[in-house]
Amino acid sequence: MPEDELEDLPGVGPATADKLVENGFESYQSIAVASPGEMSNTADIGESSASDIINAAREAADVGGFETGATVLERREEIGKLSWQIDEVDDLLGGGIETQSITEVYGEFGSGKSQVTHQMAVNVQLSKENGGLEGGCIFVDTEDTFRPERIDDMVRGLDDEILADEMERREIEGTPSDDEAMEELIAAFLDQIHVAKAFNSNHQILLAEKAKELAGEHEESEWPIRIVCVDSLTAHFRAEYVGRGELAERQQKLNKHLHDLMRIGDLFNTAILVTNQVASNPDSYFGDPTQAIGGNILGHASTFRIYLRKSKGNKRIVRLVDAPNLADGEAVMRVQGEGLKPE
Ligand SMILES: Nc1ncnc2c1ncn2[C@@H]1O[C@H](COP(=O)(O)OP(=O)(O)OP(=O)(O)O)[C@@H](O)[C@H]1O
Repeated sequence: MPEDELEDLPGVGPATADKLVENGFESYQSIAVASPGEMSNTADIGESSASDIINAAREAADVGGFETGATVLERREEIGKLSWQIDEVDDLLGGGIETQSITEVYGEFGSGKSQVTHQMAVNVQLSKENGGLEGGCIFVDTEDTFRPERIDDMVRGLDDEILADEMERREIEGTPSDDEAMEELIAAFLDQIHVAKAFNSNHQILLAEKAKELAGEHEESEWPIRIVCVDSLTAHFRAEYVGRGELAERQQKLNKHLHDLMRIGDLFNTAILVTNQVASNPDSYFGDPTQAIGGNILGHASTFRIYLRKSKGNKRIVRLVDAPNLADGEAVMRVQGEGLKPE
């Protein structure tokens, strides 16, 4: 029981241990990386007690230490790249969406952010030879945007060769032109997408913790979780914390949530894909209408930032913004009935 372990920390009795666990501080590691202000606010513990608890956890957990370049390299060698199945976009991203990273897709309404998350829930399942990661998807749906019908469309929209490969891998008898075999294949794809609706921001934070458990349970299975999509990352936070005075609290919660997501990425070699709106009202204090909501914290946490912009008809401009080791640039794709396609 995590509560019992936490009680070994000086100054932590049963009641405090309960408060810590309830608020997501379940291990020495999660406490060690918290700030006193964050812990004090979220777990209702005095700031100086929080500071003592954090220091004790840091000693006990031996975190904040250094690791050798070789260890970092070893972990980085495991990084997988998830193809969009669009060469121009893959080239822009240096191969695709990376595991062990947060990728943020932002843009105005209708720019195709949800379409990207659906497409990746399909693509992640493909074989590595076909640009996938041979894994499943956790989909945290905050705006009721998940549509199994779109998954159906997108599976049908895959190349025939890929469909034939997938049928073979999943031991489905038949060919892509065979209706029954296609139905079976689509059901198999849907089976590897684990969807949960988040009703508010606290629920969303809780679901990220559940996602970690689920990813742990699947780690050694035939279908490990290779992507966690959060669509939308910011909508609930934006709706619930409206005043300027609440901005700091909102950022703190969002920060914790992003840390939880990043942790899943690191622990299970999973890609984290989050969507974010741009401010639609230039008068609002959210500022520049082409800036993503969430401010600096999100800007720093997401290692890849992609700005989606509507162009003519179903054309969309995919812009890479501030990526480490990659040149900023743009690619073009189309959002079609069968999914995301090259221009
Ligand atoms: N079945 C479909 N066939 C063709 N195009 C579709 C289909 N479904 C969605 N689209 C396209 O996707 C667009 C909506 O994209 P999406 O819902 O991903 O936007 P979003 O960026 O998530 O928007 P919001 O911020 O409002 O959630 C539509 O405008 C349409 O162009």
